[in-house]
Amino acid sequence: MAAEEVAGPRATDARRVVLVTGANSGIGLALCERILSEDNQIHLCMACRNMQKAEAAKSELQLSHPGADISLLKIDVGNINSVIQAAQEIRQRYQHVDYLYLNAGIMLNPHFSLKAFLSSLLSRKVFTMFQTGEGLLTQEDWLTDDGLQQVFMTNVFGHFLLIRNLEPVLGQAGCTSQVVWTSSSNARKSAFNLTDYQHSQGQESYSSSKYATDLLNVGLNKHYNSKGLFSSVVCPGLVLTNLTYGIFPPVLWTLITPIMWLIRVFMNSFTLSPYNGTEALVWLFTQKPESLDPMVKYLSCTSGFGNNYVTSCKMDVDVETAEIFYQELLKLEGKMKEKSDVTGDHS
Ligand SMILES: NC(=O)C1=CN([C@@H]2O[C@H](COP(=O)(O)OP(=O)(O)OC[C@H]3O[C@@H](n4cnc5c(N)ncnc54)[C@H](OP(=O)(O)O)[C@@H]3O)[C@@H](O)[C@H]2O)C=CC1
Ligand SMILES: CC(C)CCC[C@@H](C)[C@H]1CC[C@H]2C3=C(CC[C@]12C)[C@@]1(C)CCC(=O)[C@@H](C)[C@@H]1CC3
Repeated sequence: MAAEEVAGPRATDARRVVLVTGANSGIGLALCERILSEDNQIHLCMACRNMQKAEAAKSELQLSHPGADISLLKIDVGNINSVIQAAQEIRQRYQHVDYLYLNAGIMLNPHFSLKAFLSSLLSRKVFTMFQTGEGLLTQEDWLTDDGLQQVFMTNVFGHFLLIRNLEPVLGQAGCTSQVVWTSSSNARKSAFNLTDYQHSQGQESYSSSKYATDLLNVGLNKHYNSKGLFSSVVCPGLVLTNLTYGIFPPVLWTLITPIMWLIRVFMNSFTLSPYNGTEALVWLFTQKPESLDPMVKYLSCTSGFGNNYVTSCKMDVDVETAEIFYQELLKLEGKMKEKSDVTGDHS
């Protein structure tokens, strides 16, 4: 491993540590860029699964922020062993992680329903449809090597395991840590089922995983606030990234961009650029975590004139369901640990 990769703030170092998963592209990369502009004294750790892409992203950031203190970390949040190894590496590198942006996420092979789009267009649901994408998309999903649903593992459980394995460096006495999840307004209660929380049965694994994220946020705050760890969820709005290029090819998005600018006059959720989409994530960086409301989602918004701002909306989650789900995740964690102990898989 390169020397610069192991170098990180030590006990005597006052620099705040900011770790971003999925930092090499889209919203994650724009977030890194904006946080460095906000505070060039931080230590930024870009946690990515592909080190070639990570190196390229780091070089890009160092061009715009010469002298920025950036390190790379290899993590595949879709793989249990990779998460455990990455957490171990983080615990060795840092005494304390101040901000943990859980941003890596996937939507597998989305299918767009033109029929549902046209019928919503002519109904009263049109605003909700543009804001949440409700009813327009179905996706595929498959199993990981660990035998879990890929979307659930990547968007939810891998990050949950990361938090659990980072406990010693998160939220110490007099020194809080903030966890920020990139969730979505596409999170929908009706897509989520406590008895099938991995969403192995349906075709809306993305909606389900983002609803699971919102529930988990509530559970984490309940269990960790007293230890100085605070969790928040954000929706960046509709942003054109590799994720949305899986719905339509880039050329088609480019062709409909003027229409989307027009829609933005009525819909503040069409943030469109990764820079705009990170507004709420960057805003959270400047907030006292104790002042945040665990029951709301913070939304990045862009006006018709292109001005960015942050709003919030109450989430459709209840504390009891959040607690049951939290306990289910703890059980699953125990089960996966037991399995790796039995198979002796400690790689
Ligand atoms: N774009 C949008 O409109 C919206 C996006 N979001 C959320 O924003 C987040 C970022 O997505 P976005 O920037 O749009 O899309 P991108 O595809 O551009 O970014 C996703 C990032 O996550 C990384 N990633 C994916 N799977 C893994 C994995 N198993 N381990 C580690 N990293 C992984 C990707 O790495 P790699 O490059 O190697 O694939 C990439 O860096 C996601 O959580 C998404 O759900 C929420 C609302 C709207
Ligand atoms: C604007 C065009 C004329 C038509 C575009 C129709 C749809 C492809 C989009 C309308 C609302 C969009 C949307 C998303 C994807 C693309 C749409 C369905 C998301 C589901 C993407 C991922 C997210 O996390 C959500 C926040 C988006 C919500 C809106």
